[in-house]
Amino acid sequence: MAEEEAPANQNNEVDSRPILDKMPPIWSTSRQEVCESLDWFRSYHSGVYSSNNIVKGYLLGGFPSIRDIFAHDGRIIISHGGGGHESLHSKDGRLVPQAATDQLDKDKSVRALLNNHSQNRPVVLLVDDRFKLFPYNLTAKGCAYAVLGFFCITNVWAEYHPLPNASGGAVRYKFCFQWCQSQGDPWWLKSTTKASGSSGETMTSPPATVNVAGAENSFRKRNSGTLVKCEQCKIQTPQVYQQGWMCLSAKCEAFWKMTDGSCPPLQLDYAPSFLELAPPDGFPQSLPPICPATPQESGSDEITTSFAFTKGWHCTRCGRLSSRYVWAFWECANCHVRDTFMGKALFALTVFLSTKYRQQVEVVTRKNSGIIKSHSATYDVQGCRGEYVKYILPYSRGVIHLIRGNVRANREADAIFEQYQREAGTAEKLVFRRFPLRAVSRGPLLTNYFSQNSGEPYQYVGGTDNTVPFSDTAEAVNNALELIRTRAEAALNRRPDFNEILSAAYMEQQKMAFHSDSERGLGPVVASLSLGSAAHMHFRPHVKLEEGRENALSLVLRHGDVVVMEGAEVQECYEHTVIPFNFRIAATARWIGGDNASTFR
Ligand SMILES: O=C(O)CCC(=O)C(=O)O
Repeated sequence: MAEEEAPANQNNEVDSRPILDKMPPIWSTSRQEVCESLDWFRSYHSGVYSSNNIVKGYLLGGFPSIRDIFAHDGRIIISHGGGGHESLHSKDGRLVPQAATDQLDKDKSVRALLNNHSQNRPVVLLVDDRFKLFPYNLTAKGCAYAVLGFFCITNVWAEYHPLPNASGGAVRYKFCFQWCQSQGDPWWLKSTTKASGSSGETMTSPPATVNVAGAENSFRKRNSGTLVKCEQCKIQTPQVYQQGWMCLSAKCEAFWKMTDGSCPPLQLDYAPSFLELAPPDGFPQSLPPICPATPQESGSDEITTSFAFTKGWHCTRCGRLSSRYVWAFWECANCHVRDTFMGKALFALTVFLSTKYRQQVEVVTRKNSGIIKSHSATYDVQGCRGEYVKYILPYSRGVIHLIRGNVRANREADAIFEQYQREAGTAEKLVFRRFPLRAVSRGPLLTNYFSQNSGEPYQYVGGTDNTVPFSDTAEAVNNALELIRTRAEAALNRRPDFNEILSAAYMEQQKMAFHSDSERGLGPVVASLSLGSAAHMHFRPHVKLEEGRENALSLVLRHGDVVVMEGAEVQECYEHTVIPFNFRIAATARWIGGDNASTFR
């Protein structure tokens, strides 16, 4: 089955399958590595990844459903997928169980799979280490996911599956995938040395969508076995099972009934003629590349912070897919081969002009949020005047100060932005990396952005692994800290104490998700400097307040702005997220005391 409904294997069963004698040509240890590196599969939750109504990738995981098979050494794989499974859904921050429902031919994944079938478009199949039908133990090789290769869907049909839901069962679509032989033999077969992969040629592109109104007629493909016309609906469907023919058209009254009107037995065997391999001439003879191209190959204007540069890469030496987890280069997380591509430092003005921030509403407070905006006031730092505004939170929960930069006051910010880029590029003192944010069931999940911490360890991102003492801190970071102190002092009328500063770097489309700075021992003032592209910063009430999950306050942070969150309750009562419009660097300073404070600064 497609991975979506895979129950976690929590019984730590011993995997007695044989161990592969070589690494898969494309593999990874986490879903994030797959989704960030492989254009054919970018879905974190569903087992079916489609784009423009065409399935690109299909992930086989967990325990097979009844009658799912891996036949002809995996040249034929029958699987059911496409949603409608019993699952847990997130609603208002809570997980709510949802019962299994019928799959319909208009459901997003089923419709896209039907489209691939009718257009004969190849799908990349992947397996995870829990997929019981794959004959090898992937875990022993350190693989959680492996790419099998290109397959075409040679048959699609609907069945009725008994399920423990209110109606006792549900309609499920089955898909018969056949290996595209133009790739050579499957890589997991011991007798061959040929790797699965691309022919390097580009496939001529059929139209992206077709009318799937006639999806019920999807049985007309090759390898249909014996076709039988239903007396009731007049639709021809193949005899899939040896025990006899039954109508496989889900909308027919005779659906899933044998010709004598009885229900088929639970135990069914595939008819041998149905499982015969379809002749190779019916398959695409040239296939598109399966391995991701590096951004260098796709050309560049030296802007190395664009979305293409956030992608992971495929190590041609060991086959591992790795997320881009270091700012300054790509590195294979397995064999540590590196690929470096230096870009040029961007000027703050260039980044600023490349974003459409002017069209954004500057600040929005939700009507019933209880937040009061004070009149703006001016600050004066070393002869440079700027403006600041206070947002006073209800029930004395604290104050959010927005200290605006401006062209004159920003000279230092401009220089710090360029200095950050230079120092991050050399990766000597300033090594921006993406750190595991929290443990998830399928390998580590790295933060969406790059960071380095200085001073006290910051447990939320990387702890001591991500922390350098102030004595080793890059110039850009020291200068950012000084600028934050000076601006915050101007707005607060006192000089705040900071012993920790987290520098975060965002490439295009990267962001920091909703969180609160709930570090143990956190001091009451958290202040951050924005550099480069503008960003949205949204605040929403914490789920425990039961004030709804809508944003209470939305700010547009621009280059040179400093935001100060003042008061411990700001973090207890609100979560915040930062969504940059493009390449941006931020430095956030805090005081971390109590148990978390260490002696090194
Ligand atoms: O301004 C930023 O980019 C994010 C700051 C932030 O939310 C944090 O470091 O916790």
